[in-house]
Amino acid sequence: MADEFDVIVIGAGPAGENVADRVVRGGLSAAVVEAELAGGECSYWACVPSKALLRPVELAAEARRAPGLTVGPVDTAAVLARRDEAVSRFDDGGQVRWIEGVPAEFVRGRGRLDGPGRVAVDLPGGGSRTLTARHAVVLATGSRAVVPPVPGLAEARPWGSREATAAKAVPARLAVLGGGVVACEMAQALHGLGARETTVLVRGDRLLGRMEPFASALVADSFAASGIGVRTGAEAVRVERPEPGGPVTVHLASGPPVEADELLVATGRRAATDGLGLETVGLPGDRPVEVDDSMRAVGADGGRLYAVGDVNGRALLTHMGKYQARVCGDVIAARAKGEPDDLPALRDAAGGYGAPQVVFTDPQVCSVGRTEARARAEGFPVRAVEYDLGAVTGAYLLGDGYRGRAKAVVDAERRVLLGVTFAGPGAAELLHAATIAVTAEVPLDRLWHAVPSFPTVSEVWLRLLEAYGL
Ligand SMILES: Cc1cc2nc3c(=O)[nH]c(=O)nc-3n(C[C@H](O)[C@H](O)[C@H](O)COP(=O)(O)OP(=O)(O)OC[C@H]3O[C@@H](n4cnc5c(N)ncnc54)[C@H](O)[C@@H]3O)c2cc1C
Ligand SMILES: NC(=O)c1ccc[n+]([C@@H]2O[C@H](COP(=O)([O-])OP(=O)(O)OC[C@H]3O[C@@H](n4cnc5c(N)ncnc54)[C@H](O)[C@@H]3O)[C@@H](O)[C@H]2O)c1
Repeated sequence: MADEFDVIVIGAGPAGENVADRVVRGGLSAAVVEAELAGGECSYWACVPSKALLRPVELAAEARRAPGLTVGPVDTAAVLARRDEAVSRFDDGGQVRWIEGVPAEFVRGRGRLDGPGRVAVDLPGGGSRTLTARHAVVLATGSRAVVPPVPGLAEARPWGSREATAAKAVPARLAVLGGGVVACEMAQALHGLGARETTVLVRGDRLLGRMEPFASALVADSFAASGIGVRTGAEAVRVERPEPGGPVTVHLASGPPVEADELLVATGRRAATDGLGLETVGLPGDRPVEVDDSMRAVGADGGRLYAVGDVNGRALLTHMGKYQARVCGDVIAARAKGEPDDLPALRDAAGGYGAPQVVFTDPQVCSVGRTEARARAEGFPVRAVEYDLGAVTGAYLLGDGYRGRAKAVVDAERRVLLGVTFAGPGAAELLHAATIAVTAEVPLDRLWHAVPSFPTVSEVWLRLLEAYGL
């Protein structure tokens, strides 16, 4: 088996797979090294299972808002079975075949850098193999959940996102540590699937602290209405679990402790750089791999190291990792062939605008670009307008008591959008129009002529522009 390739990719998550695809399209050969399952975190323990669990819960909430429909309880066993199908029962045969069809060589094993252009792979059955890259090594190793150093927490063996998304049964009493995206999505999914007492422990003063405050408030209202408890300013100081797998108690800096049957820790992620041999190319191993806009690692010996996806810390989102992968694969191919490597498509421009993101709670929270606070902090001449989504006819028709809100953050001098946030049931599909408007910097006076159809929720675009004064 040849051990020399044009490009070696470590990690076969969504980012790594797409790098291999692009470099091969560009005429190069590639090997992809994967320690666990081809498809990565996203396919088995993150995006795919979490959305499979959330969808019936969301749909039931939507159906309950539609007059004339009677909705029974969600069949948890059926939802868990569908989730198992969605993750291919942890069989990555389909993904491996996809990689081999690229065609790229799939190498099962744990890869680590062994100096510039060299990757040592520890093979599953023992032994190792050393691969060499003629043009580039790409790190696409993703991220790992962080467990904060709260006394007793690690010993209590709490759930992380992997255990929550792969749950075989739903705990009756669930405590969730963290108030970010994983905490909100999984609290709502597991509550909707049968956790009768769900408490989210938020260290800060609101859920989804990086989103516009009105979005946090709408999610908090929805949680309250469905019986999910939220405690803000909740700093965990000690965790006790006398019996493995038994009840767990979270003691807080103030207020009564919370007892639950399971504790989910969702307090963020860190780049998966452990044991990756970054020191062999002159880079620190204790932080995300810093890259330039062509995804090339800054300061790596030899200048042939790249990093895409969660491991570079730019945007911990599958679609952004895949975008970076397209940039990276194409730039590597261009450099290998001595072609111009500075064309617009060969740089990450999207990240600079502020990545689009959908939080799949009910209501969904969708944002792109900058929040008002961030735009002001960055010194833009900001004017922001908001509109009640529930007052749009298209939203009203979706069901009784539809609640939502939209906000546009405008650069008042250039009259272009700096950011847009929608919070409302079913708002996810509104986001791409906003992404186009923000990324293309469409002037408001031009947007005025993009007429939304009646009666769709998109009519909120017209209302936002009117609120701005058009
Ligand atoms: C619960 C949850 C839900 C999420 N939902 C969404 C969502 O709805 N939408 C969204 O956009 N994002 C979502 N995310 C984020 C998304 O999962 C990540 O941004 C995405 O998986 C990153 O892709 P990646 O390819 O960089 O890394 P990963 O998907 O983590 O893949 C990295 C791969 O590298 C392998 N690897 C690591 N080290 C080595 C090594 N030394 N040798 C060989 N292989 C190695 C790993 O086994 C893994 O297969 C979610 C995250 C979580 C935790
Ligand atoms: N739908 C989606 O797009 C989606 C879904 C899930 C995850 N993700 C991605 O995965 C990444 C990880 O998600 P996450 O929710 O784990 O991280 P996050 O950064 O979104 O949220 C972490 C939360 O934990 C809190 N926290 C941090 N340290 C703490 C501590 N010691 N004690 C108590 N609370 C603490 C933070 O204040 C924050 O509320 C995110 O960056 C997100 O982009 C995306």
